[in-house]
Amino acid sequence: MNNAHKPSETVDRAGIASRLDRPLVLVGLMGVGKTSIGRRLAGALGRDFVDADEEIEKAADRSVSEIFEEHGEAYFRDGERRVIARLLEEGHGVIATGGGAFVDPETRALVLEKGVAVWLDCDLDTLVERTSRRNTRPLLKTGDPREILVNLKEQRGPAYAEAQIHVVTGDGPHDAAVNRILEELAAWL
Ligand SMILES: Nc1ncnc2c1ncn2[C@@H]1O[C@H](COP(=O)(O)OP(=O)(O)O)[C@@H](O)[C@H]1O
Ligand SMILES: O=C(O)C1=C[C@@H](OP(=O)(O)O)[C@@H](O)[C@H](O)C1
Ligand SMILES: [Mg+2]
Repeated sequence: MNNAHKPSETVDRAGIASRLDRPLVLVGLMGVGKTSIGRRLAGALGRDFVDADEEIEKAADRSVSEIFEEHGEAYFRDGERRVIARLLEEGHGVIATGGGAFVDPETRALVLEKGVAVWLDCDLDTLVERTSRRNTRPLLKTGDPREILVNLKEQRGPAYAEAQIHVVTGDGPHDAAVNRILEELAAWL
């Protein structure tokens, strides 16, 4: 039997959770899995999970796409900065950010001060495939999604590289990504 993707027995999850005194904040490009992996990572650590985009949508009573359409990106980033500041204060276990949040210098500084930033990274083909499944990302509607993702990867790379932890997740199942993050965290703590 292939055990490669079973939850890792070698990582002491309770030990990691007890040593973590700040929220884990997932950053990285659209489609890398911040939202879906973040939820599972929180479960693995027995902590709560919150998604910044969902919180922005609740606060604005509008979808991310509607906010971009009605007010533009700069307005969205202002709201995103405020929401992430609040989430960091509330002290959640795992916070998934939207892909552009950590590129904003103020948001990045706050996250680095009050949380532990985890940069999730994977190959471009995987990002293109995953983001093509749902039409909810306004930045990918303005042209060829692959080209846009190539450019964003290049532009945002230096900001993401400031994260305390870097995890390359690959295109395997979610559990494999959670295990990789837990291993990197255990090494970092
Ligand atoms: N191994 C995996 N890691 C991350 N996402 C995956 C994986 N396999 C499938 N997906 C899917 O890819 C899509 C994009 O993931 P999502 O969590 O929304 O990314 P992000 O929040 O970083 O934009 C989701 O539908 C998710 O379920
Ligand atoms: O990369 C970006 O600038 C964005 C990423 C999206 O979140 P995900 O990374 O969760 O898709 C969402 O915040 C918005 O569409 C803008
Ligand atoms: Mg997301």
